[in-house]
Amino acid sequence: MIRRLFTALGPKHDRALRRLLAWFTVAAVLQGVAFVMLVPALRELLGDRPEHAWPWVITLAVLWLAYAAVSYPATLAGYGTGADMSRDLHHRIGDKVAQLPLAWFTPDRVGGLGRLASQRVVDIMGVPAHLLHQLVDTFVTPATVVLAMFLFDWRLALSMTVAGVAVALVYRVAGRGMAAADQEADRIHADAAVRIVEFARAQPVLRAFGRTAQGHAALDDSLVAQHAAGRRMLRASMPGLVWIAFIAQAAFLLFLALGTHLALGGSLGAAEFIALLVLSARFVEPIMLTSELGGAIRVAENALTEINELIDTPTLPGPETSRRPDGTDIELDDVRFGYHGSTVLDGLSMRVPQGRMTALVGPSGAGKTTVIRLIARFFDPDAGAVRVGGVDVREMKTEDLTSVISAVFQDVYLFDGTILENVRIGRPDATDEEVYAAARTARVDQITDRLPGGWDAPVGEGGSRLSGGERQRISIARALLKDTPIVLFDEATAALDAENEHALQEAMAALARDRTVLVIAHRLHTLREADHIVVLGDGQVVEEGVHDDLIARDGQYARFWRERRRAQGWHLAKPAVVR
Ligand SMILES: Nc1ncnc2c1ncn2[C@@H]1O[C@H](COP(=O)(O)OP(=O)(O)OP(=O)(O)O)[C@@H](O)[C@H]1O
Repeated sequence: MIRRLFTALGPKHDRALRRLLAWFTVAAVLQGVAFVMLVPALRELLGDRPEHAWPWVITLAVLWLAYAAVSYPATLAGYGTGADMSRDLHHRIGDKVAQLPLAWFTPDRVGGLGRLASQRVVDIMGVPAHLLHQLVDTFVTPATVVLAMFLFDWRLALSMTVAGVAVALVYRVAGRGMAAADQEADRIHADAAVRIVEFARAQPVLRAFGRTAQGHAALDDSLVAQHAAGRRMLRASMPGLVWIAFIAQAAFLLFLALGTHLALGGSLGAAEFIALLVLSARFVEPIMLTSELGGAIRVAENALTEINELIDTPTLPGPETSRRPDGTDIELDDVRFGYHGSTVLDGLSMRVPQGRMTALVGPSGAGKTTVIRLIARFFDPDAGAVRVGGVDVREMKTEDLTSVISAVFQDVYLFDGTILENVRIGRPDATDEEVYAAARTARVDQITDRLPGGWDAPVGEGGSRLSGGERQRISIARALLKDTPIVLFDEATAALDAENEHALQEAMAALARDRTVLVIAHRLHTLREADHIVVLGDGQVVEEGVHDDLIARDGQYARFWRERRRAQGWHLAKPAVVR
């Protein structure tokens, strides 16, 4: 356990942990020796000349004082090391999260990450703060007692050694089963936590479909699994706990019987007998604690395993030195890609010319969003290449790629801050004037005019106080502020009110000016404005060209256009009917 802790935390905490271990060992030895001093002290006290006990009593007092003097600063140092480790682990988790490929972030893993950064870090922090001290006490104090016992009575010392070995064996065998059950229970608890959050989030949908009474099958299943795992955990741990307690009590009885036998036989004095009983109690007590300690150790070990797994998760490979793109045109060359083995893009080749607006259209599920994700290198293709300015994105460092690309997605995430702070994320070192200018161009001023608090109005968690169109305008403002030569844009599919529709169009036009833009287009206006249109279907390009040519060809794009027009025409015709 201690070795694994050293490896997991890296060489940085090596010295602090070793120092702690040394302090706790010294304290435990002092404690063990102090207990053993009871033997001569009691022997003298109950002997013919009780005043001869004084030197032993004084030695005992000095040992206890020394124990306190070592133990107190060591305990404080333990807390300090725990706090340092927790800070370090948080940094390491944070750094890793920033490098993980976006494919890693499934809802389950994101749920687990919260627990990892909170509960699991606290579990590990407990190792230097409490566990190490207890662990050393549990093993070193009884070992000192046993060794010292050999000085007084080898028979009792031997019986203690046998009891110690028996407990260690039971602990080892029982521990394996418990560790497996613990890990399974942990996984199931984490799943239940994710399901509960999902259940809370899904309330609007569940209520809309009148499913509140029956609840949510996935949550029910995971709660049943949690209950079953709890029972399995109990079944796996009970025999071990009972055996350890049994052996510890049996050992005490054995010492008592052996001591009585020796005392009655005359080979053990009354004073030694009393002292040895005290020592036996001191020997048994930590053994009883081993079972409790075992649980805490396994929790910490599981926590270490989980954190190590996260830290060892492979990130997308990056080059030692980044190649500089020549220009900003984008090319997908015979790209194959699938999620979990199901093919989405099947040999897709397409170009997004520099300084132009290219619109991507196609049926739902055709892989349009996937194309954008591949260009932004959320994932790497299974085969083929994605190039920006002639350079494979895998040959560019992440920061170099993101410095030339901005992405505006439909599901824009806003941080729980003010509107101004959310726009500033586009370029944190921008001046206030630059932030306001970008925000005004994206017509964010219309939103701030309406909201109490203006620019300092809070957007709520995830941007919950703003509409979808408003959130996307803030995202466009971020992209304008970032001012990259390439913009990837997933246009909102949701029907927008007139104000949002108009403002978004203006914002997009500003963003598209002089930039290389790839837009997943849903609006007729965007399609008309596009310099080039690529139609996706069955994981490949089925048609491409300019709007008029594609309409004249009367293929898939022309059908798509007619359907869109019908849908929007209905929308536009409505006021005319009223009139
Ligand atoms: N993270 C994911 N894990 C598994 N499958 C996914 C994931 N993202 C997308 N898919 C699947 O890949 C296919 C292509 O999805 P994609 O979102 O790229 O399509 P799209 O053309 O953008 O669709 P839409 O217009 O409906 O947004 C779909 O079948 C989708 O279910």
